[in-house]
Amino acid sequence: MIPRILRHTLRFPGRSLLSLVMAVICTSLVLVLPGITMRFIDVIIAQNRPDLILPTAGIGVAAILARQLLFSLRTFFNNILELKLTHLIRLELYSKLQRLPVKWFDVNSSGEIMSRVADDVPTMDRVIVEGIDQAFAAILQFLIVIGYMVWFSWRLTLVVLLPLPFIAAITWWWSRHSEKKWRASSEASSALNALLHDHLSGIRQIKAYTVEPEALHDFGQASLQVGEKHLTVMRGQAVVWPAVSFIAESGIILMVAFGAWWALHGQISPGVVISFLVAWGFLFDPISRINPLSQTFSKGVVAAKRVFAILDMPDESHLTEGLRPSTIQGEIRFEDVSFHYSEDSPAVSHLNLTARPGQTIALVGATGAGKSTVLNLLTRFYEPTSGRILLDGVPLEDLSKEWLRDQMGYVTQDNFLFNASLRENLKLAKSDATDEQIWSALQSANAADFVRALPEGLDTVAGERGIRFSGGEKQRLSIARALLKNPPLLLLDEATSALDNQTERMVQQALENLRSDRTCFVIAHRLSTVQKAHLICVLDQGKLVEQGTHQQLFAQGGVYRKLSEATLTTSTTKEPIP
Ligand SMILES: Nc1ncnc2c1ncn2[C@@H]1O[C@H](COP(=O)(O)OP(=O)(O)OP(=O)(O)O)[C@@H](O)[C@H]1O
Repeated sequence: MIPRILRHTLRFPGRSLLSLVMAVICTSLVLVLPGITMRFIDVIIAQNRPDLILPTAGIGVAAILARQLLFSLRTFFNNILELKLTHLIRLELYSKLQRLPVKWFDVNSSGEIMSRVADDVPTMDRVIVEGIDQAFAAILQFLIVIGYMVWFSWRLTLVVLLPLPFIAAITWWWSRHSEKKWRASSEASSALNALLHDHLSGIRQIKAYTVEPEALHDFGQASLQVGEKHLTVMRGQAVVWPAVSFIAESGIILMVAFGAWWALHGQISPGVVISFLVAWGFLFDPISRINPLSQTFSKGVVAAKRVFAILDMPDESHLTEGLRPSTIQGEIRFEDVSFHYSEDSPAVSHLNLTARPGQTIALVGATGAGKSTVLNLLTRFYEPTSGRILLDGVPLEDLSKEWLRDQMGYVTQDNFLFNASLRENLKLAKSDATDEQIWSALQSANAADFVRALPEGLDTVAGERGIRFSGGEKQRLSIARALLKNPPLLLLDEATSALDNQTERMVQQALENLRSDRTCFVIAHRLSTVQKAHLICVLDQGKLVEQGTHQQLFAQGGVYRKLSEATLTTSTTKEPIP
């Protein structure tokens, strides 16, 4: 995993190399301090050379200054490298999310995905920056100092290195052991994010059902879980790192004891012992960094696995590749189409139906009958389990999904608006639309009057999920958006919410404007829509049980008649059933 993370640095070879070179120079300068200490003791003091004090001290100060200046530059460059990498990987991840099939989002919560994009990417990138800046520098510093020590006394170096195998064994064991704990901690954080996202989206439901105490309790439990999982890691750290420091620091006593013994016997100079004491700090400085570095690496590996798990997902198939016919008539045929969301009973079963160009097909049926699923199959958000759907005689699977969706206007039941201005929301359908075209679409959707009355007009921000607008207003804005796109195929999920008579009439008029001259599939809840449809398809548990015109089906006295008497008559239009 670490090599895969580090490979990302190859995207910025110049910057990564610069970072590496600065780390090498900066690290090499650590030898100046033990070097001049030895010179002070063995040359200046031992040979009584006061003339050398000033130049030696000057060299020392200059080297320390250069090291700190380089360190500051390194920090600056590394932060830029980290920002660039985080930005690039976030973009990749976001672009991947756009290419994943809708069914992937059925099983992955928004809060969890948000935590991967917002938290896991920077956590993973810390491995890259700290990997170069600190881990590499630490290894280099360790080797340079060991080289220096061996040069002056290999025997004393062996004594210094005595605690190392123990430290390496403990560190290796802990880094393996802690990965599982970090993963559990990260998953608990994601679960907390997912819950928070869910609660914020449903804040009105929480207030309406006065379940604030229960929601707070659930949130508290999730938050406790985060704390507990984090604590299991911290508990381990609290034992492991003091143990490592104890072993490492005991080494100093050992080194000074052996150094003093050999100096007394004239085998090494006192300057060498003192210089080893100074160098020891630089040798064990990398070891003291093992703790934060191993935390960064363990967390980074866990985060990287979660990020790569998304990046490695296969793209939605046929998104861009496939046929892109230049003209479209609008005939849609379902040939023995079945679809299962899971192993359970099919959501759509052996559906056969034909919509001729320009026809309006009304889908009616009890809740859960499979109406939205039919639209989801048309948009290819899901693929039929068996059978096929044809557009102008061409199977949908031969067409590019991007092209197909471009031919469609989809007015969903929730009439989703983004938290952006009305102009931006409408321009989703046609990015180059002029204000004149936008107003004309609003006019046809019977939305122009209320938008004109807003103090900020088209610049009014819709609020999260379009909260700033009423159900009827959002519906008309969604219709205006579809009108602006002017697509040859229209999928319309009529909202069931009861609108007042006047709004209902306005929405109906807008819908009629939208439906004219294009093939249209409507999930119909209004009597007026059903009556004007060319064909009504009645679905029951995924099966097409009746089809015909309103008069035919009503006269038949079957499921449709029962349904229309039970549901469609409750429409606020109060139209009589013939
Ligand atoms: N994403 C999904 N994952 C699993 N099952 C689903 C999913 N969406 C719908 N279903 C199931 O498929 C069946 C048909 O659902 P569908 O949404 O098509 O019904 P519908 O007729 O549009 O209902 P409604 O009028 O209530 O919107 C239902 O049993 C539903 O629970």
